[in-house]
This record gives sequence, structure tokens and C-alpha cells, in this order.
Amino acid sequence: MTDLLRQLRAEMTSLLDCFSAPAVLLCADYSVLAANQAYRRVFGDGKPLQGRRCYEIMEDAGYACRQGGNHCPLDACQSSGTGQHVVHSNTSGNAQIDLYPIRNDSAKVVYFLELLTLAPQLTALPAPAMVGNSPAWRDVARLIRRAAPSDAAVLLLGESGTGKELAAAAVHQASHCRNGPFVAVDCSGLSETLFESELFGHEKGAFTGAHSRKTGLVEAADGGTLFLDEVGDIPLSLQVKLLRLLETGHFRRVGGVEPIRSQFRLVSATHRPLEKMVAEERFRQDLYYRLNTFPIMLPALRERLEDVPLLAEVILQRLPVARGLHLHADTLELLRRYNYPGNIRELRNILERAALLADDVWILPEHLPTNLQYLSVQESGPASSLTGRQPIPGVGEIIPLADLEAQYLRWARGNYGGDRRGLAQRLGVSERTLYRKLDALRSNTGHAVES
Ligand SMILES: Nc1ncnc2c1ncn2[C@@H]1O[C@H](COP(=O)(O)OP(=O)(O)OP(=O)(O)O)[C@@H](O)[C@H]1O
Repeated sequence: MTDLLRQLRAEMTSLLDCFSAPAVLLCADYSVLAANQAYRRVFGDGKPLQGRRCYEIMEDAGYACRQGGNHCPLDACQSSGTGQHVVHSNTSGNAQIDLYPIRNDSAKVVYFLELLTLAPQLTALPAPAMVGNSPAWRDVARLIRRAAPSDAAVLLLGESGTGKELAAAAVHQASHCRNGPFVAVDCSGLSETLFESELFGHEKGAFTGAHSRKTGLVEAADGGTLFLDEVGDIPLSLQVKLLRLLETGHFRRVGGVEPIRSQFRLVSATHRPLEKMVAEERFRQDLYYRLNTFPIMLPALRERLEDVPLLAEVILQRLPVARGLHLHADTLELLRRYNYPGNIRELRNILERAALLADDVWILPEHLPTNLQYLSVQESGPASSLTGRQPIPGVGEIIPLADLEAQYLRWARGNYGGDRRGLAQRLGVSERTLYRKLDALRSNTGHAVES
């Protein structure tokens, strides 16, 4: 390496370090001239990055342009001489790439500055494992294991929030396409006009605003899994286009003439009654049969309430806001009694909210939504399995304040799951004040308040 090149690299690296996102300077042959700290942290494998091709480095990270069916911004920049902005999708998520030409004093493009914005999933773990232990859940897990290694199109059915998307990811991860991309398409969010260009991509100039060629999601799924979520929401007029793709394996970009082949494992999901929709001619029968080779019905959470403790524990561990928090036994008891119209998503939301409300390490019943707390008042009689939890005394009647305080203190001491220090904090008094008040109660009533 010449001294001049060494000096240039050092200066360029220092310049790139001004960016907090991964940034790299590339040569026309795709080799890395200099990379900043963030780029080295995300893509580094201990070996020097300089001189290696960007797509080889990115390939290890799982989203090489060529492998993922994405188009190469450097090629496009070389031919157009203008900056390129593309999103590359793959199994691990999306990377937005902004690539700018760097010119020499004769205005010739000599280097390319590439800035990467990584979608959160890119740095996250693979899809979280699904958990459960109930008979209903074990049936689902068995079907997923059966279907995954085959090529059969899997149709996941079940209410919203039952875990269909997670099940689709589990099929992908246990299939022979696991090293390819997992591309999820939310069919309910696609308007008729967007449907074709999102799914099939478009050529430059295909319509007003199509400034560059765009790779569609179907092409991005080549070699992996295409997950059509909410497939029951696709309007009839578009169902025929999807059917054609599934029948032939070919499609054309909008504005393109060349048929393009994409080979993918098909998994779809819906909460809609597809069979009924077929009978009512709202969903094409031929498409239904094409999607429904291997149906799997995800049970509603109320049909597997015995899984709630395990699910709650796992979901809590996965919630950053819930780090270090525990579910009090009374809270768990209430969670087990609820019937979850919103299924696991609702359980997750309940836990996230409760975690934000918790003051110390315990998630208590009072941190749950009132309709769940109400379960305790309604259903906890003397035979309640709740550990001595009683409604707050004095509420609903007018009694002397001193009596109310005494009753409330007894209630709080008997129902609070933590230690005295925590209780004092919750009551907004010092520990000494709490001791004094509890002592006064003891001497006034002649029996211990201690639980
Ligand atoms: N078995 C499971 N173990 C742990 N977490 C789960 C499980 N099933 C679902 N979840 C969690 O529940 C939430 C909802 O799951 P998911 O989005 O897969 O449901 P869905 O059926 O696809 O919902 P929709 O039909 O509304 O799209 C997610 O946060 C997911 O991580």
C-alpha cells in the first residue's frame, strides 16, 4: 500500500466516523476503501474490511444485493452518475441505502459514499420462539413441524393476535428456505394501485413518480418465504393477479415486458372465514385451494388459558420496559381468569402497560386495566384463590377519616406483595412513619396488623 493511499484511508475513516450510522467509502469495483466504526461494528468479522467487496461483507450479514434479489445502487449510480436511495429487504429486515458519487477534480466519479439506515429488526434477534404447553398449543406446534420441511402452501387461520405471523416465521425457520429471506406482505394495507407495484416492483418511468426501478416483494422473496398476511383482505379484482403468480411462478414488473421468475415458499394467514367467503363468491375458489394445501388453525388464547403464566413470563422477559419486573401471584391469578378477546397481543399490551405503571419490582393487580381488577372484586369471595385480596375498605360509605386510614393501612399491609420499605414508598411516607402508624394500630385494636 502506498503512503498516499494509507494517508487517504486514515483521513477518510476519520471523516466517516462523523456519521453515527454505518458508513463506507467504496471503489468502482465494489471494494471497501474505508469504513466507519458503526459499519465495522455491524459488519465486522474480525478481519480487515478494506479491499473486500461490499456484497461479500453484506452477504454474511444476510442481505447481499444479488442474493436478496435487490438491485445494486452502486451499479445504478455508475450508470446515472446520480445519488441512489434504495431499500434492501431480506430475512433480517430492511436496510435503507443512500449512495452518493464522489468526484475527482475532472468531475469523474471515483468513489461512492454509502450510508446505511438499518431497520430495527436488522439488529434484533430472529423471530422470537413461540411458547405454550397446553394440548391445543402442542397440536399447533406438531402441525408446524410437519408442514415446515415440505413445499406445501401453509394457510394459518385464527383470530387476530393469536400468533399467526410468529407461526409463519416458525414455518420459515424450520424449512429448507431458512437461509433465504422472509418477506411479509400485509395485504390489508395495500390499495389496488399499490398492490402491483409493491408486489411485483416497477421499471423506471413506468408511471409518474417512478424515478428508478423498484424491486417488488415477490422478487425479494426469491429463495425464501413469501408471507401473505391478511390474504382474505385482497380484493377480488386483484386475486386473479396473485393466482397467476402462484400458478406460473412468473410475474412482470409494472412497465416491464420480461417475465421474471421467483421461487419462494408460500405461507399465508387470515382471520377471515375464507371458506364462507368462497361460498359467498367474495374469494376465488381456485386461489383458496392454491393457498390452502396445509391449513393450521391457531387457537384463541381463551382456549388455552393454562398457557397464560408461561406466555406472560416470556413476554415480560422480551419487553425492554419490563426488565427486572415480576408478576405478583395475585396478578397472575387475575390474568389467568380473563378471556382475552384480543388474544396474545392483548396480553402483551396489558403487560406492557402494567410494566410502565409498576413502581418497584412487582406488577400488582392495581397495575392491570380496571376490567381485570374488577374480576377480583366480582369473583373473589371467601372461597377466592386470591391470597387474601379484598376490596379497598371504606370506599362507598362515609366513615371518620382516622378509621378510614386505619382500615386502609390494614388493607395495604395485608395486600401489598413487597416489603415495608416498598410499602412506605408507595404510601408516600417514610419507613419510620409507617412503623409508627402500624404500632399505633396494634395498640388501638389490640391485634397485630402483620400478615
Ligand atoms: N406462542 C407465542 N409465544 C410468545 N409470543 C407470542 C406467541 N404467539 C404470539 N405471540 C406474540 O403475540 C403478538 C401477536 O402475535 P402475531 O402478530 O403473530 O398475531 P397475528 O395472529 O398475526 O395477529 P393479526 O391477525 O392481527 O396480524 C406478538 O407480539 C407476538 O410476538
